[in-house]
Amino acid sequence: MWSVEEHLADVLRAVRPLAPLELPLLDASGCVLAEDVTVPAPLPPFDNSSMDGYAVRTADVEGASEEFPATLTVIGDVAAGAGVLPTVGPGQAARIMTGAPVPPGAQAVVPVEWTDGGLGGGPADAMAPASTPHGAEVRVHRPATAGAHIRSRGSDAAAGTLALREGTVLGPPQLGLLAAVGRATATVTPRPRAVVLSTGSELAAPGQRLAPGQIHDSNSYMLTAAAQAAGAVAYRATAVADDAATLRAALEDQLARADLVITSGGVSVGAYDVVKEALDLESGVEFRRLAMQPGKPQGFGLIGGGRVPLFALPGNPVSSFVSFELFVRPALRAMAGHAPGTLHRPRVTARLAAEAPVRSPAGRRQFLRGTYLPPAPGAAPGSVRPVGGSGSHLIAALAQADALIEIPENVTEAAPGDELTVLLLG
Ligand SMILES: Nc1nc2c(c(=O)[nH]1)N[C@H]1C(S)=C(S)[C@@H](COP(=O)(O)OP(=O)(O)OC[C@H]3O[C@@H](n4cnc5c(N)ncnc54)[C@H](O)[C@@H]3O)O[C@H]1N2
Ligand code: MOO
Repeated sequence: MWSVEEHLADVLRAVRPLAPLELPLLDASGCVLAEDVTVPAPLPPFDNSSMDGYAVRTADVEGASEEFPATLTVIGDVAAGAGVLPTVGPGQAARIMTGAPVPPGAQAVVPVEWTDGGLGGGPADAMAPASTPHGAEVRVHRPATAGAHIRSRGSDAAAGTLALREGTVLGPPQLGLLAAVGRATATVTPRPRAVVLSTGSELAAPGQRLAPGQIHDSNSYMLTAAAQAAGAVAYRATAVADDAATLRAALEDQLARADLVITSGGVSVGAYDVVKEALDLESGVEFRRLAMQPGKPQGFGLIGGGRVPLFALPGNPVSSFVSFELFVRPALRAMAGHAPGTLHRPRVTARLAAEAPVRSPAGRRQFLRGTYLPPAPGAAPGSVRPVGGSGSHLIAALAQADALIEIPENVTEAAPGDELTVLLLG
């Protein structure tokens, strides 16, 4: 039997990040950047106001107060987007809006609240709309130092500096920055395309009435959603019956759109274990028994001319889900260019919250399903409560769980209060 670590190491040795692709920004959302992006031009590109107010010369407002305001002649408005700017001379001010370029001659901006807004009354609380007739004078109630309320050119990012390093995951702020520096596209490691294919002659599609002996195909939905959640572009193929030729033909078809293939079922030792029958070492797939429960039988290999990674997961729903989490998810993330330290689910230590001891088979690492309760602030560790038993068919309990409780190979019984490692499914 192979250990979980040995199998995972073999999987991660076999997969590679996909070739970089230049994508429109929103298509690159969530992807890993495959280039260093430098700032092409200063950000912001020009000195601009951070307040709605008046662009002034500092000498003109020196010593200004509400009692002894500085009275300035208003020479015009500067709105955001203005290309032609008035020059502010001595004794003059220009109304200026947030984001508007600072006009030549002005050294500071005084917010409208520090003035009478040009209306001749007390302190204004807002700027009069452009359409409102107002006096050609403004009384400024406070002094301003040079540069006050001005966001200078390049103060966010200087031209030539590194905006984003290769390997950065493009979340919303990073996409915002790319757009801000004028990039319409980014070169990223694309999302892997994963094809999910259930096998089993007992399977009926959800929505279909079950004939005797049939069950609904739940794995392909669960695994397709899991692949999507792991960052893949996931396709669910129609389930195939237990017939090796049909499966081989289906795989052949699917390879055209797959960077990775996931099958479920047919990997055990039964007489109709079709995946095992259809794929052999010659096809590139090796079948193994792992020292874990659930998820003991596993197939993995690189198939076809494109050497596409194929995961042949066991058919029991919990087995296929746990196998996905432990092996497929890290592989998908590695193919998407994520760094080695970020491929896995977070692991925490938690105390077992259970009424009775929990048993585990000797020599197999058990992954029980559980619900995790984080510790109170300052306290540690949190606790984890098993949901359902150890049966690999228990999908109803799996649907309650948010964590996998790891019981090591050499532990056959975990007592309430024992500290165990827990994978947070997030
Ligand atoms: N004699 C032995 N029998 C079994 C062994 C063993 O070592 N010796 N291992 C058991 C373990 S552990 C597992 S896990 C399963 C793996 O079996 P397969 O991968 O061959 O899967 P199937 O036989 O096709 O199905 C198993 C189980 O899961 C249900 N299933 C399958 N596909 C789906 C699907 N898409 N959606 C929902 N449920 C599905 C299927 O009906 C079976 O009940 O083998 C054990 N047997
Ligand atoms: O290993 Mo199977 O995956 O226990 O149910």
